[in-house]
Amino acid sequence: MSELLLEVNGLKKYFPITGGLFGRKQGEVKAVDDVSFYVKKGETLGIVGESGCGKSTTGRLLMRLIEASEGKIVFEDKEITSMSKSELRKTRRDIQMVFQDPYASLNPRHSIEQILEEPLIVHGIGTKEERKKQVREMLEVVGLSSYHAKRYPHQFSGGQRQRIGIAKALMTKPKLIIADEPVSALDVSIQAQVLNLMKDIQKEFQLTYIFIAHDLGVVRHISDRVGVMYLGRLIELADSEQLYQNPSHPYTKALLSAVPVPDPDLKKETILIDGEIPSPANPPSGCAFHTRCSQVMDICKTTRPQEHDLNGHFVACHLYNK
Ligand SMILES: Nc1ncnc2c1ncn2[C@@H]1O[C@H](COP(=O)(O)OP(=O)(O)OP(=O)(O)O)[C@@H](O)[C@H]1O
Repeated sequence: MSELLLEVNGLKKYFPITGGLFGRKQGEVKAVDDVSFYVKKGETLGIVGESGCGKSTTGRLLMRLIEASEGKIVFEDKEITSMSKSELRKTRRDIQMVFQDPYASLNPRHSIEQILEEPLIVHGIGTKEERKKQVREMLEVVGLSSYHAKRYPHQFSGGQRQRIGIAKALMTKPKLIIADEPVSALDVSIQAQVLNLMKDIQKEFQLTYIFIAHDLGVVRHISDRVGVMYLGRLIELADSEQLYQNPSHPYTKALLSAVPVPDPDLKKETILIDGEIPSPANPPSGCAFHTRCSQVMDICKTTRPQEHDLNGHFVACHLYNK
């Protein structure tokens, strides 16, 4: 976990504000303002912050979907910011993005098979036979069976569509995945399933993640280190537990204090979901939401495990009752 995969130095993106009769430039939005950080191979770096603080712009800059105003992005010793288009195309095989709304990357007129095959065609990977085989295998990896291959995006639930979005990102066997709010649009129980899937495939495919989200509980669950953005600046970056337990920046403190904590007078019960009983000896590592038990409570009351394809993970661990 010590080798560097990505280094970002002095990254800036200023968008012009135009207006008036002739659309003249009237000012600029400092969407990303002098941001520097690094990402080590195999780790998950979370990026959090309120809406409009520059998280998504940072993600898009790293992929060079938009051009930086200033700064340097180096991926595996290659400078992305100064690459030619053909070099960039090659590098994009190693860096993929997962979006909040999978529709952003799933063509509604294409079958799942066509959608998953497309990145392989773009990068000239495999014969037709090999590509079809890879598509079927990848559907299994993300917990969908290969008979889904002939169906279309609208025929899937939100959670299934996000699994397809993840499968598409994985097709080229990337090294880095930039996940921009990948679970924000999903129900809490489905969020846990998708997060667990992302954790499982991280080991299997030796992936490095940049995980962008506004939900602090979700980011804590998945990240090794977390960076906090505010008004385009990265104001604090630390190991996940250190940041959550001992934040140093006043803004981070304020952000964390806004996260609801369970009422200490509530009586705690352990609940069993899908065969595993959490205990101090068997801590709830598979539970994405034990930091937000008040929300989990509703799911626990209504979720019957056999109705969900949980792949051996439980979605929640404690039920609180007065
Ligand atoms: N194409 C653009 N033109 C002008 N301003 C933009 C553009 N894209 C983003 N911005 C502005 O840059 C700032 C940062 O936007 P960004 O989408 O990165 O924020 P964010 O933290 O991802 O927010 P959210 O969580 O709501 O997605 C915002 O003020 C936004 O209005």
